[in-house]
Amino acid sequence: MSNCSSCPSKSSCKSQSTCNIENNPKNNIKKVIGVMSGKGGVGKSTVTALLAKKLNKMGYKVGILDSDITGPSIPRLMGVSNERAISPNGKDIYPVITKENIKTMSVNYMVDNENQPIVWKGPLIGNTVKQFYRDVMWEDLDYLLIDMPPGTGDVALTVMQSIPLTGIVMVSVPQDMISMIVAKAVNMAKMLNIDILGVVENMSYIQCPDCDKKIKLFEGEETEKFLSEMNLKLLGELPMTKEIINITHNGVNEISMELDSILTGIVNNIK
Ligand SMILES: Nc1ncnc2c1ncn2[C@@H]1O[C@H](COP(=O)(O)OP(=O)(O)OP(=O)(O)O)[C@@H](O)[C@H]1O
Repeated sequence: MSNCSSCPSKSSCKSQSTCNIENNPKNNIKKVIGVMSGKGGVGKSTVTALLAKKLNKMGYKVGILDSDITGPSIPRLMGVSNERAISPNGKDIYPVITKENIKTMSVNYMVDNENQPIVWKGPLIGNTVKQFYRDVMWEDLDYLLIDMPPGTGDVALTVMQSIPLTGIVMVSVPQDMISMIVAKAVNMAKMLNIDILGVVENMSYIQCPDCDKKIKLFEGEETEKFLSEMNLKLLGELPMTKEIINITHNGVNEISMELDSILTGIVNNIK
């Protein structure tokens, strides 16, 4: 049962009436941000990884909980896919810490090899997600980012109902921005009374390597209208670039000034 009076996220939590997770007195997590998308493959995990790296560079203590149990990508994106989580007493689970000092937890740290599928039914997956919040030794964190599974299914519901979220960052690609795919996810968060901090438009444009011109592949004129109708803030637009792939897949540390300033804008909007 939840015990809101001892919950470290109490002051910013909007889900006290539905939260059903035990608090771990060893953890002190100031803000918990869910990163969500209406469908798969739009860059939700990539955005989670970039935000974690940016917040970490700004001096915050950051963790990432990979709640995408059947399609975990955080270990690879954070360059720690060969690591395994340990639990010396069989209860407390120690997260895998990246070279930048970001704490991460993913189901892939618990399988013999990362190609092994997780063939579990919904309730077991839901319990694992809760366990990752409750039993992982996150200790003191300024931000815990939760990489949510795509869409509005069972596990997304478990995250939203069980974990005291400060808010949600929605990730979309431009061509879905004004579609029911984003609207469904937004409306789910609203139904559950969870703040939507805003939307990151990923793969918003490509940049010509020769002339630096920004090329928008999708010219959706309705985006602004949709965002204002849904009462959503545009947190920032990320380009589709090799740089982002190099940072997230190859662990490259250098971030161009341009990408850094986009990430600063996003992070300043959600802090
Ligand atoms: N801005 C970007 N520029 C270039 N490639 C990108 C960008 N964003 C994401 N990608 C690539 O697109 C692919 C999908 O990204 P990612 O795994 O982050 O999506 P996702 O929404 O988390 O997917 P899933 O459905 O597995 O949860 C990855 O190969 C990633 O490197």
